[in-house]
Amino acid sequence: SCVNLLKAQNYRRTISNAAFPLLEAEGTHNFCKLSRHFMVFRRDKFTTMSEVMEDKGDYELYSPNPEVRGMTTLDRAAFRKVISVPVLQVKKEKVNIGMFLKSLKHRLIKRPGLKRVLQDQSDEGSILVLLDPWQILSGNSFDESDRTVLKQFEVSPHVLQHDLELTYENYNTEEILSAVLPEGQAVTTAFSRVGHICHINLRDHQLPFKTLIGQVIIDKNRGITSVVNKINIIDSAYRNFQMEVLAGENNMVAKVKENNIRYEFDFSKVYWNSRLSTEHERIVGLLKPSDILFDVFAGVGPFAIPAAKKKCTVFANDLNPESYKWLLHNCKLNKVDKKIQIFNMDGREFLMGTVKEELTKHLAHSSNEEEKALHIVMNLPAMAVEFLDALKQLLTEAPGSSAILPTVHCYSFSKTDNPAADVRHRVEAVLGASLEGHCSVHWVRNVAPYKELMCLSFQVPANVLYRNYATSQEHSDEPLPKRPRTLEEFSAEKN
Ligand SMILES: C[S@@+](CC[C@H](N)C(=O)[O-])C[C@H]1O[C@@H](n2cnc3c(N)ncnc32)[C@H](O)[C@@H]1O
Repeated sequence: SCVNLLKAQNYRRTISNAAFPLLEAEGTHNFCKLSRHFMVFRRDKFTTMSEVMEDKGDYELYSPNPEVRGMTTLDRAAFRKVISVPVLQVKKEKVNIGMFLKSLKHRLIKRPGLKRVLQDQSDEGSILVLLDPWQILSGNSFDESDRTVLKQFEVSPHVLQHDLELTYENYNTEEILSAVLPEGQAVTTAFSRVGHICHINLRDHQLPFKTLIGQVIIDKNRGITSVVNKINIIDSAYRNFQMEVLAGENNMVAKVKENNIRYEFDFSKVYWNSRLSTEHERIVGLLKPSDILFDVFAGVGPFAIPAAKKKCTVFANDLNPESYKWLLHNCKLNKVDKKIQIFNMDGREFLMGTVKEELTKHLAHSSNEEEKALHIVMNLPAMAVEFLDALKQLLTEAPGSSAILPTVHCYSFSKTDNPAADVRHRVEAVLGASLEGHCSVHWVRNVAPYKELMCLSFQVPANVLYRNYATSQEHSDEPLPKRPRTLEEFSAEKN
């Protein structure tokens, strides 16, 4: 976005906050075209970027005191500062203040935690309406429609100046941190929230300020009572982070709601990613009540529990004993413990044990009365593809006449220019079969520069899943079982 572009170019400190909504509104394309002759609407006129940059006093209007730079222990009182702001004097008795503020709201001061109306100390019968100093310099700053409003409410357009005390409460996180951290360096990294926990990835230059950063985030974000820094990228087998509590409580048991389902878990010991909620919803949306779901890398249950809520039969597995513990907890929490069987084993063992048994049961004896689709979800993107060989020749008994072969949803990262083709080719290489025309690839999200998370969905080909499938079809004296139906055929028949 434009804002990131500006940050990257270190312009962040030299342009006013008022400029940012405008930048965002322009869009990247226009911004690139305009960047050299960039115009900012500020203080009742359009100015060029270079003018903004020269006018130091102006952009510092809302900057905290320079003395806070380098502070490592948060001293909230050091942010007190008095600035001069434009005000209108309004007679209390004559004017419906609520209506007046509503009509002039785009001209009013905008600061976190700041009242827009103050008692006029020099006149008991009046109040002062605080105006936006970026827009209003004098009475001449009002445009036609403002003047109509002022006239309608019989308020004089005469603009007075008022000394206003700004405190720590009136700055946002970014303003505080850019005032405190070394000049010209990145201020914050994006932070994610899991229940009451905020987790961030601090860079080296931010580490001396880590406690302060944590405290500011807690102060400025209602509901966050703990801030943790990830100290490694996810590289543990269980995909959880190592983390250090920077500020707030040590309690890492998070309570979250995703797609209307409650989950509780120890965030320091299991995997959870709030950015996957749409993907969880997408997969569960593919299931019909009475379908069977095998969740090979289930975590604390974000596929398994909503699927069980949808009345699917679910077999969910995770190798991490902590995930297993919280999965069980969440099944009870959401009252689906009767619909889910949970396992704590390696994914391969799960595929070759429980999944094999259940597939044998459902595929060999399936009849038209019990048309259940079988889905296998494998969300362990760094490694799931390598587990697929467990499906090769997994079954021996030929499929029943109306059997629908299972559909696998296998997640994988890709760092190539063509992630969809890359993932498909890698899966085909492991299966030793082409999936051309029998699979779909879904782009889930970008996880890092040039690293995409993809989901390949495919129906396991019969000659992959069954031992001697082709041979048994050729040499059997028995009448040939019908070719197992594809999911598309199955859905078409049902409709
Ligand atoms: C990326 S997480 C996905 C969790 C959950 N399905 C979700 O969407 O949030 C992968 C999960 O696989 C588990 N895991 C890692 N290696 C495993 C293995 N060999 N067998 C089974 N589970 C494994 C981890 O503990 C983790 O919970």
